[in-house]
Amino acid sequence: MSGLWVFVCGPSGAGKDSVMRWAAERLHGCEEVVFARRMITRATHQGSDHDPVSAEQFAHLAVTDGLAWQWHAHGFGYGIHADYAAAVAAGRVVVVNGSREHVHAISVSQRVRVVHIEADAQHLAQRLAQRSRESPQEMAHRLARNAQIPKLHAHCTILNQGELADAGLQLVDYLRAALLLPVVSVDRANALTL
Ligand SMILES: Nc1ncnc2c1ncn2[C@@H]1O[C@H](COP(=O)(O)OP(=O)(O)O)[C@@H](O)[C@H]1O
Ligand SMILES: O=P(O)(O)OC[C@H]1O[C@H](OP(=O)(O)OP(=O)(O)O)[C@H](O)[C@@H]1O
Repeated sequence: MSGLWVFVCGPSGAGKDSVMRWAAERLHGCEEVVFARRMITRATHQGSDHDPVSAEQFAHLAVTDGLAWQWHAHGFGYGIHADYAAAVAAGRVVVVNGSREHVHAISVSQRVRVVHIEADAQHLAQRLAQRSRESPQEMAHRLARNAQIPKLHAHCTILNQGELADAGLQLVDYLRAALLLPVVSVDRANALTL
């Protein structure tokens, strides 16, 4: 069986990190599903569990085939270590907190799936304020970015406006289905033709 990349995308504050964390806890011990850590050229903050790297380290990784995926957003570089590509080649499902812009730019293949986490504008604004990770200007920039990004064609769309467990369980169900049927699982309302 060939593995899959699953990019979990959506606007800032939709709950990508939270839903992924919930799913990772529920799938603890399931070796076929791997939740990728991100390398980001920014310092660590409460509420964002990533590996901080300098711009020089990021550039070095990029030119030495050290990154399976990379993109830039919000003034930072984001990278997924090349080791995860070996996990996909070995048949695992590797889940990435991804970028809508990056997913638009890559060629979505049989090995790539897109999960869209959504919430309405009011929830997004409330959650960014409650998270207190960004300055008011950075929050405004993140909210404004949503209007500039074309509609995302996703294999699975999860509305995260109720209990976190409801959204988390939908991601777990999707990942379990992806493990069994890697080529199916296309949501009807937002189907992507492969
Ligand atoms: N279903 C939910 N109910 C209540 N709060 C939530 C829910 N999902 C996420 N949050 C909160 O919203 C904020 C943003 O979530 P986060 O996972 O950081 O979003 P993203 O990674 O998409 O930017 C966090 O403070 C998180 O605790
Ligand atoms: O192209 P976009 O879909 O807008 O995504 C841009 C970046 O923002 C998110 O990261 P980050 O953790 O910095 O932000 P977030 O938690 O506020 O979404 C996401 O994981 C991407 O890396």
